Amino acid sequence: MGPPDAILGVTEAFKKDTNPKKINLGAGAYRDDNTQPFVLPSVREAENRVLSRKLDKEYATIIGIPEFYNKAIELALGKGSKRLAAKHNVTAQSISGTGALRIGAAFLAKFWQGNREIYIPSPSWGNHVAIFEHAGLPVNRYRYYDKDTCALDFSGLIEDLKKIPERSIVLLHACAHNPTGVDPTLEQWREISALVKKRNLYPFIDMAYQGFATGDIDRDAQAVRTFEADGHDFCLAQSFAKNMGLYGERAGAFTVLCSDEEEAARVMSQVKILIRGLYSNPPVHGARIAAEILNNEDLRAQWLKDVKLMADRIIDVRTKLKDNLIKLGSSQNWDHIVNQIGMFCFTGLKPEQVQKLIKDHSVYLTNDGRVSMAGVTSKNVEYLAESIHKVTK
Ligand SMILES: Cc1ncc(COP(=O)(O)O)c(CNOCC(=O)O)c1O
Repeated sequence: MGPPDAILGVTEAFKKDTNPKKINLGAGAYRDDNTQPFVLPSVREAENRVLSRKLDKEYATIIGIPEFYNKAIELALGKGSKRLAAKHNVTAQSISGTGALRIGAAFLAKFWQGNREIYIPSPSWGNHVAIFEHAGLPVNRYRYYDKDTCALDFSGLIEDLKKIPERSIVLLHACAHNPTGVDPTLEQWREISALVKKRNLYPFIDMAYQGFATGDIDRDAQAVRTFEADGHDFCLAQSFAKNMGLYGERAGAFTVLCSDEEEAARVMSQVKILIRGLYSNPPVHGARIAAEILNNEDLRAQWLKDVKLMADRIIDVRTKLKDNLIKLGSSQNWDHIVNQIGMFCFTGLKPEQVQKLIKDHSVYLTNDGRVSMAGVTSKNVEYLAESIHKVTK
């Protein structure tokens, strides 16, 4: 019998709890202030327009729906991208962000001529290891998080990037790092980019939260655009699960940014062969909804409002949680709750404190102390603060 998934297992345990005050801070899916899933108004409207066209259900191409994947990569790199204009990108629709990472893992496992290891941050999204190891790419780590400050271990990160073998693959979270919520500043991204270049490392950028971190689509893409501006070739995984709330529709995109159009043609031919052997072609409905939004100014404008509303609610409950802990007289430093960004807060709670929160207070979170801030609302934030205070004082 295999172990339950560390993240999804939390929700299973939460569902069994009968305490009316229970709080689910496990799964990384947005919830509104009534802890309900949120279908963005722009998504509802886009879906209505798609359905009104009574489209057929034929297969998409191996690389998906062009109106979707062409707009997805433009969202990431920006309309003014020189590399896009030069057609250096190989972009395919993927089965959400996980699927994009998996195509990239298969591609690099088969064709990467450099050091055949991928270095991911410590900690990283729980599923990264399985995705790359299933593809036959050994996974190693670089330092990322300083548990004493609950912030970036920038010197450790730089030291490790200086040490790992040249031409290794390096996985970078573009924004809203999962599980820590800790992102490099733009200045630090510039230093990372320069060092990656100097050490001949190959970036694989995972952008699962564009717009969801700060509420600003362009600001959240600054790391990706810095790497493009610095002339890197790289792989990019995009997810529209969070920023469009298309979780179960599985809309994402995978890109290889190549050195020229000729290389892009060869890479595209191999990406198609890999996708064909993995799942043939992607689901159409979610991509049609996302394409409707990305290709129509009115829906795009509504979407930018919707994604900012989600980001702002998360930022608001971060402030409320910290303020309540201070009001309770907590002697701990809780600045990281508001300094971290995106869906998650890495609280610094120890496993024994997490277990007490679950058992004594029916507050559910992963054992590493990661809190999905989307589970925090204006109604449960006081109870949550009291519970955290009780297990940390
Ligand atoms: C960094 C990162 N990359 C990629 C993905 C892939 O997401 P998807 O395949 O749904 O697009 C995710 C989704 N995380 O899921 C929520 C959680 O950790 O509880 C992610 O966080």
